[in-house]
Amino acid sequence: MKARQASAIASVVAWEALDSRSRPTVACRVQLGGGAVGRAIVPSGASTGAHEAVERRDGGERYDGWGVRQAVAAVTGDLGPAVAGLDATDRALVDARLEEVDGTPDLARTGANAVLAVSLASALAGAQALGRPLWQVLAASEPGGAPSRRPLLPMPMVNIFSGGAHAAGAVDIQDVLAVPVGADSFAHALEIVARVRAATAGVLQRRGLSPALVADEGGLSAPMSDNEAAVGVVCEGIEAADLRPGVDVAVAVDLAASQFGTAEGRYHLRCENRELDRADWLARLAGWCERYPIVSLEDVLHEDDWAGWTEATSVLPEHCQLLGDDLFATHVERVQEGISRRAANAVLVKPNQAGTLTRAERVVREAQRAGLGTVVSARSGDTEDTWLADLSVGWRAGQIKVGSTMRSERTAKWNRLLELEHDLGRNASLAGPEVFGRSASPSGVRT
Ligand SMILES: C=C(OP(=O)(O)O)C(=O)O
Ligand SMILES: [Mg+2]
Repeated sequence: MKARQASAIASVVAWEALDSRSRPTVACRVQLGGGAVGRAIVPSGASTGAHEAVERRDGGERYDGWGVRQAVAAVTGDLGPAVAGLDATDRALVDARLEEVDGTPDLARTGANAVLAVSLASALAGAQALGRPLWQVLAASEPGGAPSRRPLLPMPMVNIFSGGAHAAGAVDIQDVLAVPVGADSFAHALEIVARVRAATAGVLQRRGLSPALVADEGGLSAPMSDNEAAVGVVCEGIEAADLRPGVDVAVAVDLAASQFGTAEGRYHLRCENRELDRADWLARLAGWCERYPIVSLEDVLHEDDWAGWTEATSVLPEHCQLLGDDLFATHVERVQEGISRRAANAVLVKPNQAGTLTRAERVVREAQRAGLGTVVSARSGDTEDTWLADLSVGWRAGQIKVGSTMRSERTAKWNRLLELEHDLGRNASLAGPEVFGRSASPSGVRT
């Protein structure tokens, strides 16, 4: 009885904070009867999928925080009082109550940003009450009682060059990322990508493309008239850093194709002044997979082109992970639909697309049960919070995508993973290239 009181939610407070684009977002602090405290600040995307839970915001255009103020008021007036007295160590209970109070499937009434703030802050407070880090609490509830398994540190995907909604449309595709598949530790993985970043900046400079433009997630950027050139420049950067493409470092690309494509299969490439149909677009991506050491392609097609995604999964090479972000929107029913249609073979997991930790965890479990890869991801407007790193380890996601190694809201997560690697020592291992699923060895590899 005493323990229950110690972990009961005693107070919930919320306020407006800034995200990394200096736009307002929701911050929340939950305090428990025994004094434990959890605090979370919610991130926000720019290339937002149509099927995400609905955040209450100003559409990204205004900075005055009006919409966020309403989300904050929803925490203070509705959600906080509703969870008061609940046991914060029971995540499912707290999250079910939050969903019930909101009352809409996409959390539009109170706002998914309001709901997630309370969900996360409660979970963090609950973990503190148990005297354990969040990752350990999450791992302990893995199905099959897996906590005796060695913790798995995720393979990072790190933004090197950006375009699309993250970089004022410098190219149409959104992000080209380095994946340090040859790393033997998490620290080594970050060292490798930091070298690639520096060398790629040098490549751009030598081409007279001084990378003055820094993208939302800290990637390099420069206007180009050819999308493939963005992939090529990162691969040159890998070689210029004296690393072996495909052996030390592979490449991932987030096409974010909903931003320039249609559900009917037309892809308008603004920087090339060209429009391709779906077949030509997929043929082009297949060519990239032959020429470059690509291990993962994200959002290759429009989010509502299910038939196209099934086709893409059969025509793009076996060794390449096909990752759904806007396609799945961290929604369990969309993941189930993808599984039944054989559309994509990996799921990007963004907690704010789901709205509660429990919903996001359900997506991870569903994907893992079906043998799909899972990539835990930050948003382009993120915060200094580090809970995402704990989610990646606690859920054994195997992969994480946080942005670059160059901005503090990003390094906060990398540094948390370095801390976990330090603390866990030999008890943890780094996920290897097998996390990309179908076959670990890409084409375009120089050994
Ligand atoms: C992180 C991403 O961007 P955003 O947060 O802008 O959706 C992404 O598309 O994977
Ligand atoms: Mg994406």
